[in-house]
Amino acid sequence: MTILDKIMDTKRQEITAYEESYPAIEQFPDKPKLVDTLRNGRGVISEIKRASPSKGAIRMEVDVVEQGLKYEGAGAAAISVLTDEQYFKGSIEDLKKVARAVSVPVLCKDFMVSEIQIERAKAAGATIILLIVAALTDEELERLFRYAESLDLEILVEVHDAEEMQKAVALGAQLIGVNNRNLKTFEVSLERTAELAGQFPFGSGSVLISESGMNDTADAHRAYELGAQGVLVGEALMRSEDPASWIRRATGQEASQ
Ligand SMILES: O=P(O)(O)OC[C@@H](O)[C@@H](O)c1c[nH]c2ccccc12
Repeated sequence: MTILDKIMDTKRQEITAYEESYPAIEQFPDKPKLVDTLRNGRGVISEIKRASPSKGAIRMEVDVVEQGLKYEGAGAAAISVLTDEQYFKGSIEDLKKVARAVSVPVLCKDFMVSEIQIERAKAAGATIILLIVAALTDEELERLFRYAESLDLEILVEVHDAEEMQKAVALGAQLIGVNNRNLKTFEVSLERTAELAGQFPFGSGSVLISESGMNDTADAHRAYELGAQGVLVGEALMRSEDPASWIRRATGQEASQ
């Protein structure tokens, strides 16, 4: 036996011990791609949102697993979980609990500025992350986008105006979300979606999502008519006594009164 053989034998033993002590990467239930779900029809990305800076407390004491299962049972296209602690009173634990319980795509709703957050989202079971164009430099946006792609995550790119829409399209984003809420004034209007749908490359395979300010299912229907294949709904579902019915009425599985 040469010295190299000896060293390699020892190394294999060391590595076996190391592998045993290494924390296992948690396996979560398999989830489809949101872009595929939305290409096949209108969907509701249903959000778990305890509080927000514009509204304060919404439902601080929510049981996130129970809420997530209600969303999934009603046919939600995906579940969005706020993980920002300071302003939205969410947590990565909330996300993990939901990702363990459901088999629909899970969006880590947070303000991403670093690769570490993206890794953390993935390790907690997220299958989608959010990148907000208005919050990032072009270089950061491109870098974080490519990084998330390399981890096989889907990326929802959030835009507020035509220039941001162009950046999202240029990146090759498959999921583009128009936020109807102006982040500076908090003013909400579906007009944002109406305006920016005109800049969206329908037919390219990417899907348009209308985010925020859906007070009732009629707003969701309006967004779909404007060309959105998905709507992202938080507060209305969190305040609803029957969020499952809300989702079914929005997607036409149940008649609206
Ligand atoms: O509660 P609403 O108005 O239905 O909005 C949901 C969602 O669109 C909103 O929470 C949101 C959209 N983009 C964000 C970025 C960060 C935090 C939150 C958001």
